[in-house]
Amino acid sequence: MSRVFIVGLGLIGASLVKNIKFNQPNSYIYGLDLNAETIERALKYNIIDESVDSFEEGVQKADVVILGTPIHITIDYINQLQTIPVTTEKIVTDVSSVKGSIMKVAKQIENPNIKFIGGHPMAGSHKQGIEAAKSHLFENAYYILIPARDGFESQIAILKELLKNTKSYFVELTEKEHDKMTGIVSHFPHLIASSLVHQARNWQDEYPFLPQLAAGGFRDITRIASSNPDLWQDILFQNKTEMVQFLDEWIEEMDKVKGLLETDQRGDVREYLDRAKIYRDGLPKKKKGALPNFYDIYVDIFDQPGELYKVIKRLAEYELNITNIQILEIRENMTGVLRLTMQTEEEQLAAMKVLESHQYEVSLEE
Ligand SMILES: NC(=O)c1ccc[n+]([C@@H]2O[C@H](COP(=O)([O-])OP(=O)(O)OC[C@H]3O[C@@H](n4cnc5c(N)ncnc54)[C@H](O)[C@@H]3O)[C@@H](O)[C@H]2O)c1
Ligand SMILES: O=C(O)C(=O)C[C@]1(C(=O)O)C=C[C@@H](O)C=C1
Repeated sequence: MSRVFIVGLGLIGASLVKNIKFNQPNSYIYGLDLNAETIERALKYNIIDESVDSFEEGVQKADVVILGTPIHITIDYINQLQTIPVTTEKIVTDVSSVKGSIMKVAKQIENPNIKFIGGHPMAGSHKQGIEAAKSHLFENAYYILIPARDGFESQIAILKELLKNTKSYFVELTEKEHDKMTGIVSHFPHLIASSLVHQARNWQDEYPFLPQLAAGGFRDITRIASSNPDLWQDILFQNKTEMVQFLDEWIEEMDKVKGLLETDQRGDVREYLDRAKIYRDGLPKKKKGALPNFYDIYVDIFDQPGELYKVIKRLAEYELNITNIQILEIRENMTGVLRLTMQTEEEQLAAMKVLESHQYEVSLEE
């Protein structure tokens, strides 16, 4: 039986243990959270089996400890491990978005019974808390692992086995590689998304209609600005050195682009956009959810009562089985996009044909 202790039952911590409990009935989960309501919910929804009263109690009772707390709190807990008498082997892991500061304290752990393996499931959302937790949140995501010392191969294998039903792809990196890469593709974009929102807010006084025009593009690029500010303040400061470097580079690049516009360098601006498009189009496609998204179709729909029903009815008439439906975006009284996931390529193409014959706009790409 795996005895797991989860500290911090928020979006990430609760999603992980939900996955473990759901897929491994043989596991027993102890939980600790600062928020009493969260613990109540975790017990009520069977996400944990038992709550503990202290960090030390949980560490003593479990074989695997998962730290799902905000980064600065996780650092405090790792420091506490130094003073807890641990006499049997414990695998300790975390989920923090920044790894340099975590691994620095983890490497100071002297007790040979504590095998610390830093972890970061590279998936999440702008939501927070146990209510937003999903057991399939990490499906098809990369899950970074960083052992604090050499020689933890067997413990890494145990951890991967425990987490195998997350269906993530495990990859080992150094903390430096991790913080540089996540800095550029996750943390820095967050700063830019927030700055775009501020810019819109600043212009709104002069143009009160502006928010109505903040439609698809603006919403796409700024979704992450709706994330939990406490979490992101923590991330930006934990990865401060990288953020300052990326900001310097970005300001320099924007200055160059500004120069190109001011001096009417149309060809260069076109090339700038072109090179970005080529790189963006070549990025690996995101696969999410319980099924691969290869068999998705995207249908433009109008915001009218019964519209969803009509689409489903058309497909049901041809016995086409939809395995997943998602409304990607809908603006009041306007069109939106529906993502339908079909089980096979034949069904995907057949569904497209059926809906097009009923004058729907359908595409295979978002
Ligand atoms: N949100 C994401 O997209 C995402 C993705 C991957 C990793 N992470 C990492 O996951 C960690 C948690 O983020 P989240 O999004 O789940 O946040 P969250 O706010 O949803 O959850 C944090 C939980 O920790 C609890 N907590 C706070 N202080 C505590 C303490 N002293 N003792 C015990 N519990 C305490 C809170 O009550 C809350 O339930 C962070 O380290 C973050 O970097 C976040
Ligand atoms: O999807 C989102 O909302 C996220 O911000 C998730 C995201 C990311 O940048 O991809 C953010 C931080 C985490 O450390 C890992 C994943």
